[in-house]
Amino acid sequence: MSSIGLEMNNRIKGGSSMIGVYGRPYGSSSILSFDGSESRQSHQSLVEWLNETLPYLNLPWEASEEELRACLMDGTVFCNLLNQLSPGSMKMGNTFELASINIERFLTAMDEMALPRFEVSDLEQGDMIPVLQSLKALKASFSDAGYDKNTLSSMRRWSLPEDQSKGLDGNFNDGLQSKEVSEINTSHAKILDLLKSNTLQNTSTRSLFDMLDKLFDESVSKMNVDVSHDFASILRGIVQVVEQRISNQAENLKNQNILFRVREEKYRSRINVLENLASGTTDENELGSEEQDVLQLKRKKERSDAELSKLKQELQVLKETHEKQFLELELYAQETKTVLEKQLEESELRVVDSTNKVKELEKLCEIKTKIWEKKEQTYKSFIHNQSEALQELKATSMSLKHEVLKTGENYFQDLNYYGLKLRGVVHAAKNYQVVVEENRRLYNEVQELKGNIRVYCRIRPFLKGQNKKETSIEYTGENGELVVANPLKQGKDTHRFFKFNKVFGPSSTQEEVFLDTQPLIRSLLDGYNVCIFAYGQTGSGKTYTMSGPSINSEEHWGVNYRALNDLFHLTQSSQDTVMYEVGVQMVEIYNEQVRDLLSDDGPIPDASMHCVRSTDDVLELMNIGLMNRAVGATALNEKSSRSHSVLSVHVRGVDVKTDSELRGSLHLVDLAGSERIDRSEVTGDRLKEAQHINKSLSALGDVIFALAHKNPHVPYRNSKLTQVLQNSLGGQAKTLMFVQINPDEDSYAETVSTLKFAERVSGVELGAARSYKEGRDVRQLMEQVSNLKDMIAKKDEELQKFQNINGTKRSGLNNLRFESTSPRRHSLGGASPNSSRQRQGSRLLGRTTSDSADERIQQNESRLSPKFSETDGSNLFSETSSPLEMCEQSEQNEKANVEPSKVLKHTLKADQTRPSRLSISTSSSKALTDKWFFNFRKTSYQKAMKNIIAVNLKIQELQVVLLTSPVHKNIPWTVSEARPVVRL
Ligand SMILES: Nc1ncnc2c1ncn2[C@@H]1O[C@H](COP(=O)(O)OP(=O)(O)OP(=O)(O)O)[C@@H](O)[C@H]1O
Repeated sequence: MSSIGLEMNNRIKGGSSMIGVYGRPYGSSSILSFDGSESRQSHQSLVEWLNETLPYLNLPWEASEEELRACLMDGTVFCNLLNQLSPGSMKMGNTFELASINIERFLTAMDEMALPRFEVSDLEQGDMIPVLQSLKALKASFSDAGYDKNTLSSMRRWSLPEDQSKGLDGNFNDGLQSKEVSEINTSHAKILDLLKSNTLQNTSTRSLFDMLDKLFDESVSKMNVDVSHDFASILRGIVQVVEQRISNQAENLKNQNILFRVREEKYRSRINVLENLASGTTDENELGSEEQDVLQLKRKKERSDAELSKLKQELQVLKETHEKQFLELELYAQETKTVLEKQLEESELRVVDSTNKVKELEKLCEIKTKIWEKKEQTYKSFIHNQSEALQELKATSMSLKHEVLKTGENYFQDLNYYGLKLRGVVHAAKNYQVVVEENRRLYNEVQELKGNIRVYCRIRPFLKGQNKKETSIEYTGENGELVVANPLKQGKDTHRFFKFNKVFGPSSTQEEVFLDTQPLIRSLLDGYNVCIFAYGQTGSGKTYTMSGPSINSEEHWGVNYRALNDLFHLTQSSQDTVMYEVGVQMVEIYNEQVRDLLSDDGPIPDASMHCVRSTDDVLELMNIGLMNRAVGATALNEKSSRSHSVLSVHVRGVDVKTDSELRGSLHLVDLAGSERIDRSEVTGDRLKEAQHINKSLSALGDVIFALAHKNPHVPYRNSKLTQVLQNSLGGQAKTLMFVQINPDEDSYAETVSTLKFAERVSGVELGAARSYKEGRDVRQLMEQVSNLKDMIAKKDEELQKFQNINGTKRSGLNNLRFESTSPRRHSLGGASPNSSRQRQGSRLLGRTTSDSADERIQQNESRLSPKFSETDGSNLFSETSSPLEMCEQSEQNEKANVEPSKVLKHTLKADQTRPSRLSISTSSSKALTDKWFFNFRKTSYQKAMKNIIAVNLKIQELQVVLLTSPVHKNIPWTVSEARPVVRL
C-alpha cells in the first residue's frame, strides 16, 4: 500500500478528527472553511441541492468536505448532476470509466458555461473549496434560472473534444492531444519535457501505452544510443505514473468502501433512533391523552417505517450497486493490474532488451570509439608526417626554385652561347650543300682517278603486247642495288644481289639516263677520251638507250643525239674562248669486218671522218649510218642488229688566247645482242653472224678480265671490237657501260649472265684518265718532232732507195696503191667513190698484221697525227696541213712525177694484205749518174745520220724540257711513247 493509502486509513479510523492531506483537520475543515452561519447555510443548501437533484446521494445535511470528496471522487456525480439539470447533455460512459474522464467532461461543460472550474488534483487530494464553489456556481446558475435548461440542452452536449471522444469510445480519455502524441512520437525530448512538467500525469493510460508502443517501434527501428537512454527514462516515468494511478485507484476504491460502510453505519444508527422514537411514541398513546399524538407518531412511525424500508431498500440497492460496482471495479482493477503487470513485464523485458542492446550499442560504441581514436591517431600521425613532408617539400621547392632560377640564368647564357654557335652552324649549313656537292665531286674524282669502268644498269619495261608480266627483277635500289629472283626456283638461293653505279628502272626516261651520263660526255671537251657502250641480250634496249626508238621525236633521243646536241651547245657557248672542231665517224663491225657506215665503201681500214657543225648535220649523218647498218631478223628480235655499231666523235679545241690545244674522242658503241646461239635458233649465215658476235663479245670479256687482273698482256687483237675499243678500255679513257636487262622471267638466265659480266666490268680499274692538252710550246715541239720524224723517214726512204738501187741495179720500184674492195652502199651527198677514196685520210683500224709494239707506236702516231677526211672540204685536224691539202698535194705529186722521197706519208702503215690507195711513181736513172748518185746518197746518208743523231739529241733535250714543264702530266705518255718511232 502507498503512503497516501495508509494516511487515508488513519483518517478513516480517526473519524471526524481525521487530519487532511495537507495537515488540515479532515472533519472540521468544512467548518473552518465556512465562515459563519451564512457559509454553513450555503454549504447545507448545496448538500440539500445535491440531494434534491440526485436523491440517491442522500448526503447528510452537514456532510463534511471529505464526505463530499468521497461522493464526488469518481466523477459520475458531476455527470449525473449535469444530466439531471440538462437531461441528455452529457454522454455517460460505462461504469468502469475512470473518474478523471467524467470529471474532465464536467469541467469542460463548466468551461463552456463559463462557470468557475477546479482542478482534478483539487478533488483528489487538495483543497475542496474550488470544487464546492464550482458546484455552487452551477447550482446558482440553474436555480437562479441563469440558464435556460432547454437552451442548455439545445447546446452541444458536454463532451470532450473530438480526439478525447475517441478515447472515450475506447473507455479511456487521453490526457494529451493526438497531435501531441504524434509530436511525442517524433520527439523524445518533448516527451521528456512532458515527464518533467508532470503533463503525463494527466495523460490516459491507453495513450501512455500507445506512446510506449510507438517508442518501442521507433527504438527498434532506430536503435540509437541516445534514443535508448531517452526511451528508458520515458519508460520509467510512464511506469511510475501507471503504478501511481493503479495505487490511487486502489486507494480510491478502498476509500469509497470505507465511505459506504460509514454511511451504512450512519443509516443504521438513524434506523435505531427512529425505532426508539417509534417505541417511545407507543408508550405515550397508552397513557390516554395523548392518543392523538400517538396516532400521529404511529403515522409518523409508519411513514418512518415506510421511509425506513424505502431507505433500507435504497440502501440495499445502493449497497448492491456499490458492491456490484466494487466488484466490477475490483475485477477491472484486477484485470487492469494483470494487463499492466503483463505490460510491465513486457516493458521490463523490452527495457532489459533495450538495456542489452544499449549495452551492445555501448560496446559497439566503445569499439567504434576506439577504432575512431585509433584512426584519429593514425590520421594525426599521418597529418603530422604530411605536414613534415610538406615542410620538406616547401624547402625542396624553394631550393628547386633557386635551382630553376639558376638554371634559367645558365640556360639563358647557354642560349646566347649556342645562338652564337648556331650562327656558325647556320653558316656551315648554308655551305653544307656545297660541301656535299664537293664531296660527291671528289668521290667521282677518286673514282675517275681509280679509273673504274662505270656500269649503269637499265631495265627495259614490258613491251606492249607482251602477255607475260612476271618479272625476274625483285628490287632496285637508289644506290645501284639490284636483286633478281629466279622464278623457276624456290628457296634462299633464288635471289642474286648485284651492285652497280646506278640502276635505271623500267620507268626511267631517256632524259634521266642522259642526265647521269652528261658529265662524262662533257669531259670530252676537257680533252678526255670517253667510251660508252651498251651491252645486253637482243631486244633488251641497247639501241633504245644509245640511239632511241626514233630520231624524229626529241623526247626519245638516245645518248648519241643528246651527247652531240649537248656538245654543240657547249662549243657554241664557249666559242669566244675556245674554238672547237667536231668530227664524226661511224663504223660497224659485222662478221669481224669493220665497215664505214658513212661511206659507200665496203670493209675499209680507215673510217671516214666527217666534220659536223650542228645537230642537223649529226642527224643527217646518223640517218645514213643507221640505214647502212646491217640488220638481220632472228627469232628473238625481228629487227635485231647483228653488228656492233661505233659512233666516234672527235673534238679538237684551240684556246683563243693561249693557242693551246686539246683533243678528245668519244666512242658510243651499240653492241650486238649477247644471247647464246642455242636460243637464237639460227643456222647458216645467221649462225655465222651469231658466232662472230659471241666471239667478239667473249674477246671483250677476255680483255676486261685481263685488265681486271692487271695482266701484262691484254688480248685486244682477238677481235675487231676490242681493237676498236682498245683506246677506250685500256688507255686512259673514261668508260661507261650500259647493262641492258630484259625483265621477262624467261630471260632470267640471260639476265644473270649479263649482270655477272657487268659485275666483272665494274671491277676493272683502268687507271686515271688523262686529258690531251697541249700548250703552244709543246705543240711547236711536237711539230718539230714531227718534222724531224718526217725528215728521218725521208732519209730512211732515200737510204732505202739508194740501197735498192745498189742491190737490184736498175730494178724497178714497186708501186704501192691502196684499193677499196668494199661495195658501195649509201653515199654521202652524191660523192663519187673516187673522191670518197681520195678524201679518206685517216684509218681507225687496219692493223691486223702489226705486232703489239708496232701497234702501240701506230696508236701513238695516230694520236699525234690524226688524219681525218672531210665531207665539206673545211679544215680539220691536220698537224702539218689539212687532209684536203694533203690529198691535193699527193695528187699533184703524182701528176708531176715528183720524186718519191718528196711524197709525204700521211697515212699509217696499211694492212699488207690490202692494196694501198696511194701509188708512188718512179723514174729510171742513168748508169752514169749512178755512182754520183751513190756518192751523193752516201754523203747525204752520212749527213742524215748526223742530222738524225742531232735530232735525237734534240728530242732528248725536248723530253727533259717537257718532263720538267708544269703540263708534263698531260703529255709525257705521248712524248715518251713517240720515241720508238725514231729508228736508228
Ligand atoms: N626503255 C625502254 N622503253 C620503252 N621501250 C623500250 C625500252 N628499251 C627498249 N625498248 C623497246 O624494246 C625493243 C627492243 O629494243 P632495242 O631494239 O633497243 O633492243 P636491242 O638490245 O638494241 O636489240 P638488238 O640487240 O637486237 O639490237 C624496241 O621496240 C624498243 O623500242
